[in-house]
Amino acid sequence: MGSLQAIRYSRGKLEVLDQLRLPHEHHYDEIRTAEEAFDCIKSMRVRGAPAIAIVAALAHAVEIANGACTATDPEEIIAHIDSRLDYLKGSRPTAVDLSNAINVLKVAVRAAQIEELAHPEAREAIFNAYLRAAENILEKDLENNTSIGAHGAAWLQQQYAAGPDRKISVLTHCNTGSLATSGHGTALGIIRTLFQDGLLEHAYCTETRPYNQGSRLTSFELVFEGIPSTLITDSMAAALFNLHRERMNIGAVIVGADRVVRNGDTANKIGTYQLAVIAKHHGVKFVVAAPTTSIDLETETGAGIHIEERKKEELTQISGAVVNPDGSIDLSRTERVAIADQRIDVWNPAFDVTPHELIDAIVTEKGTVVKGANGQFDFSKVMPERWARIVKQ
Ligand SMILES: CSC[C@H]1O[C@H](OP(=O)(O)O)[C@H](O)[C@@H]1O
Repeated sequence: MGSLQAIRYSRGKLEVLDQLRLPHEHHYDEIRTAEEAFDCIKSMRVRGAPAIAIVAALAHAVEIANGACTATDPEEIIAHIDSRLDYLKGSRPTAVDLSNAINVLKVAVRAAQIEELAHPEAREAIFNAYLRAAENILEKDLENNTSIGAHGAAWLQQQYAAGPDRKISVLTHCNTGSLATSGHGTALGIIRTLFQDGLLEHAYCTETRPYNQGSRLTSFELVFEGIPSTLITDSMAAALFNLHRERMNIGAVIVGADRVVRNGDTANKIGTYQLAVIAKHHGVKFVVAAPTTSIDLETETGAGIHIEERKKEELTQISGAVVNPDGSIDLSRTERVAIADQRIDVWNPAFDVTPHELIDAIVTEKGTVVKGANGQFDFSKVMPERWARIVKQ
């Protein structure tokens, strides 16, 4: 098996690794339309804030490359693109990368329209502008993640004066690796870089109930990469931190983000907030890894974040591969089983919001942002243009 790749793309063809079948099966679905992308995202066959945005952008790129838009008038073409993108935006509401990507794509096609308006080639120019912008989102994401890995590892190294004789152990939650992005990952990207630089003692990952992105995906990536690692249930984190000063040497909790708002409040996988609370209690640094595409400066505080609620069966049922009596796993047989009374009422928010007070650093591709003397995060250095626009308003 080569490197883990959630998304395979060449112009006109998009394939997405079905993450619901992992770690048992490595199967790619071809995505030909926005409807197929919507279903793939909604059912979480692809998930992770950056990966969702990339799949949505490229799904419409595939439609365009394969001639699905028959409109000829530039206004109609733009309206068609807008409506396909607006439809895709509804697939998962909390992660901001998707709406940020959609804004970028809309701006790109409008710029082409203005330039080419009176030109006979306007139609092609708009399509090409869309394709270039969508493909750029894919390429940029990998670059961003590599930079996040480098900035995050450097910040932690500095905090702990880490070196080959003084390595750091970390805990992560959910899946933020190659499977959640175009490659390398965000929080898991920092862990990967620490490991590559010889600075990682051990990585702990939580199971991440109810959807088990930690046990199904992160543990798979950690094992795949040969990173020294241990899986715990979400409920074991406090006990692990309790042991950390004496034996575990946990330097940091590193998580990803689905949306970081202007004051630094961060929406991430349910369970993140409780990790931040217990990290603070135990003096463990709490680090958020987020590309600037996951930062939403328009929303002032976490109170403005819409939290996606998901179906009750994610708690009351579970699927997995069948374990044979001899302990081997039958990869050809996956089963869904009930693990609770099916009549029980369920509350299933997919995300929670960690208040900025509990966050020590937000690592972006442009650098690491820490709070100033006023206790506030200031994103002006990493997002100067967007910050200036907001401040002016
Ligand atoms: C770098 S991906 C961020 C992110 O994606 C996760 O959510 P989901 O599996 O529901 O798509 C999670 O909250 C992560 O931290």
